[in-house]
Amino acid sequence: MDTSNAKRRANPNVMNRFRYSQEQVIEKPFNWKQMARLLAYLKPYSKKLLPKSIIVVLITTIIRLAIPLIIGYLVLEHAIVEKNTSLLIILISIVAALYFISYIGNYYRIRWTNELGQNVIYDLRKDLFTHVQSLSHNFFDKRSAGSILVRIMNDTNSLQELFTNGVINILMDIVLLIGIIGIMFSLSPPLTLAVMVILPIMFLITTKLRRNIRRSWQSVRTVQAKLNSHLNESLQGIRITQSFTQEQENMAFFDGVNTDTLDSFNDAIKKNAMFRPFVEITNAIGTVILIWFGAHLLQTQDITLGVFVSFAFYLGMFWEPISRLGQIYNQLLMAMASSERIFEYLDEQPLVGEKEDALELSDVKGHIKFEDVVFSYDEKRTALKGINLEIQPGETIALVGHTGSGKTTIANLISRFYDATSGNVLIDGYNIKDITLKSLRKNISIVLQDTFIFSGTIIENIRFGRPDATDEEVKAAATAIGADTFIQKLPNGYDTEVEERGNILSVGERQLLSFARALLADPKILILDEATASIDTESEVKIQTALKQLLKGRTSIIIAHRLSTIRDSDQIFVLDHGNIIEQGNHEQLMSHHGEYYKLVSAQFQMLNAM
Ligand SMILES: Nc1ncnc2c1ncn2[C@@H]1O[C@H](COP(=O)(O)OP(=O)(O)OP(=O)(O)O)[C@@H](O)[C@H]1O
Repeated sequence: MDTSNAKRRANPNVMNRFRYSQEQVIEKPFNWKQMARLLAYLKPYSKKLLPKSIIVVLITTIIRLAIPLIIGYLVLEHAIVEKNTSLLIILISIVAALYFISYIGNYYRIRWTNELGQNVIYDLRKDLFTHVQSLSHNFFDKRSAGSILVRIMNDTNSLQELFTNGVINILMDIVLLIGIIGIMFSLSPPLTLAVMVILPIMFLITTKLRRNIRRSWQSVRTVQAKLNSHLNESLQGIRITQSFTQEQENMAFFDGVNTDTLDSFNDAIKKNAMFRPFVEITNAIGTVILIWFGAHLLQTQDITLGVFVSFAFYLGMFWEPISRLGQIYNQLLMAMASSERIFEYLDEQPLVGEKEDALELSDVKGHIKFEDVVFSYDEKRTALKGINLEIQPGETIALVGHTGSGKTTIANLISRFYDATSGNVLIDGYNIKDITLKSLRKNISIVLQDTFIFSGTIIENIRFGRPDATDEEVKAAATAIGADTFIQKLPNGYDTEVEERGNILSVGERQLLSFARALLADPKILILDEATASIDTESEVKIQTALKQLLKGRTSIIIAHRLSTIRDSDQIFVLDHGNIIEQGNHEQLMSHHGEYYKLVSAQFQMLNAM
């Protein structure tokens, strides 16, 4: 597709719709406290994997340091100059043995350090997911699924390199560097000083170059995160995009971000490519100094040929740790940004907490009471303005009222997805803040309007209500609800795979599944957000029958839209802007000729008009 054309045709008003919050923190200064917290993830491995890796790194590094000395000094100076064949054979055997040990050591170094890195990332990702899962609804209200996903995956991945190679390489490179400088100095201090003249220049230039390279890679990540967010949103909203024929705009935006990704990638590659030749040039300058000054020292007999050869070996090795340490420093700075974002999530406390001495709710009767409950999601608006209501065990109540009047909010507070700003919510006389969240929620089932179907089979989806239920129990629940008939007709019956969201099922079928799920869970309290979608009469009858089965013997709170449900309820609460304005059963409220009467009349008129 031609990008320029796509861009030209795209409507700028629509293009402005695509706004993705800048999630990427570009650069963070080095922070010891944060680093210590990050390194604490190595602790579980401090007894076995970490010391094993360190030992093997030290062994291979020491061998690397020893070989040039043996070759240059002992072989050349002694064995060859003194024509000592047996010493030569011994030295060759030693070098061969050392190379062999080094080869084995390197194999284990790579294996163990990678194992260490992967384990740390596994732990970090697990911690992060477990913690995010424990957070309250308000956390998810403020963030998109895409941005949470990016933190759990991308940010932990960007720490992977640090833990896999970085931490261990720092040790190796420092030992290597100190070793090389120490040996070079002991071999010839003047020659060491001479070749090191270029070190400060190299350091200055590489630092600047590296900073540039780092920034380029960071902008690659930023555009990639934007691309991910857009892709995620596009796929989730594909049906709406197609129905409003917005593919063109979507494509143009995608193309724009895709082009940005390509450009920033090319830019980073270009800068990266400059780095290696630069290191090679400095290396070459060092070698020129070595040859020129070394030859001079050889002539004046200040050094021997053996020293000269060993020196050449060490100089070749010298740039490697320097260049790698710079790279690790970059990794550290990037890790700072990622770990800050990870710790920000880990430090987030669930707004709905549990008391240390919280009670286990057992043998629930299902008595619910709201005492002067006030609640706001944010400072600006109050969703509930002093709600008082009481539901007796086994009663079915309906919450009715215009959209946004606070019906779902009442349901949210019963399950303690949020805590009341003031006032109390009591279950069986206990303030729900004094009960463990697990025992509270185990006794409550929620059937939402928009039923969530997980990817997996039908049977697994129903079993979600009670994971230890047998196949027979699952099927019995589905049969009782009347879902069995349609399930049997599916290609593989109960074992039919449904993809995430259950797109292959109709709205009514999805609802029957969620009823079966709730029936299997067998809660004492049931909260039902009735679907408003118009369902044909036959399905409506099926759902009503299923509903009767589901409500039997439980306290039920129904956010009701269907007249039939409302009429059969023991009590009806009419809400308006966060207040209960009417309360009673159907007959009482109808004779009252108030808001409820108007609502029902309007629904009748609508049904008649259809
Ligand atoms: N997560 C949230 N964050 C901030 N405000 C919210 C949130 N959820 C709901 N609200 C606001 O709280 C008020 C009550 O919403 P609630 O969902 O309880 O209404 P409702 O009666 O269930 O409406 P509907 O029948 O449309 O589902 C509304 O003004 C809504 O905008």
